Amino acid sequence: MKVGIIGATGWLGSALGGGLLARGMLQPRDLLLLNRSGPRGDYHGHGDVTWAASAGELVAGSDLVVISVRPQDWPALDLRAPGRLVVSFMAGVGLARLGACAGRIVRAMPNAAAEIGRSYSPWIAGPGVTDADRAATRWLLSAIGTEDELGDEGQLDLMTAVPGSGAAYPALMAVALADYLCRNGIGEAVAWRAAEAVICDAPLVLAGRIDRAREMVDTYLGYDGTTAAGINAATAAGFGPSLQAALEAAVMKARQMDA
Ligand SMILES: NC(=O)C1=CN([C@@H]2O[C@H](COP(=O)(O)OP(=O)(O)OC[C@H]3O[C@@H](n4cnc5c(N)ncnc54)[C@H](O)[C@@H]3O)[C@@H](O)[C@H]2O)C=CC1
Ligand SMILES: O=C(O)[C@@H]1CCC=N1
Repeated sequence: MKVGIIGATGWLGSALGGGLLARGMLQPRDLLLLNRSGPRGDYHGHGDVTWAASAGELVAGSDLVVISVRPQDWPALDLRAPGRLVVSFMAGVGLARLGACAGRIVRAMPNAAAEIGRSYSPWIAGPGVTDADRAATRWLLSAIGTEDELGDEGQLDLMTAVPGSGAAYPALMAVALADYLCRNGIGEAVAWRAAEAVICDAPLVLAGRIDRAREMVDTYLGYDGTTAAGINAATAAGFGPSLQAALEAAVMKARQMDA
């Protein structure tokens, strides 16, 4: 299998290329790369990857083409990939528009944790995608984490808003937590350490059992203590609905981008 990545030195493209190489899933020479800034002597510790000079050259040498450019860069790419499996990471560029490249299209929605091999990447197959293509998609996405095939494209917009947002909402929460501590006299370094404890470390107790999150909230409420006071205040202030409004805005944006 020869894999071509367009946008190979961007956030997700680089994570995918790095994951494929680090896991030994591809020989470096079977990885074709295209970016805007040109070939690099070192790509994730390898000098013998193949740099394409154009999208046409990349497609010609690839069995599977990954599109990892920003949605606004898609029209200018003017990709033609007849007969190829094309896996797009782009948010808000639907199967109908992607069909212009004449490939067999899969849309996948990874997230920022791809760079540590922990993305959850739901995906949707377009018309003409074969069982072998589905297996190739699962194989590809295993380089950056886990995946699930979805039933229809509308579900991918929902996933763009939720797992696609990656670390965004936890980062927003970390900023709020650290700001609160700093405003109340805690030094910045300690404030960030405290925020990290809440955002990065404590949630690990839910790893592998996230479906018990509601039970976890109820456990805290059961103490009727400090955290229960906080949860109740957050609920009264619209914590859940404000997060859901954020998700709704992201879904609407994905739909508008594709209109
Ligand atoms: N970063 C994220 O957390 C997520 C990103 N996505 C999607 O993945 C795609 C890539 O996102 P990022 O990696 O974050 O963006 P990025 O901006 O880090 O990388 C995109 C790369 O594509 C390159 N590029 C643009 N036009 C090109 C062209 N014609 N030929 C070759 N290279 C070209 C850019 O120079 C850049 O290095 C986007 O479409 C985004 O919607 C999806 C889910 C999560
Ligand atoms: O914010 C964005 O547009 C990209 C796509 C999904 C997550 N990040």
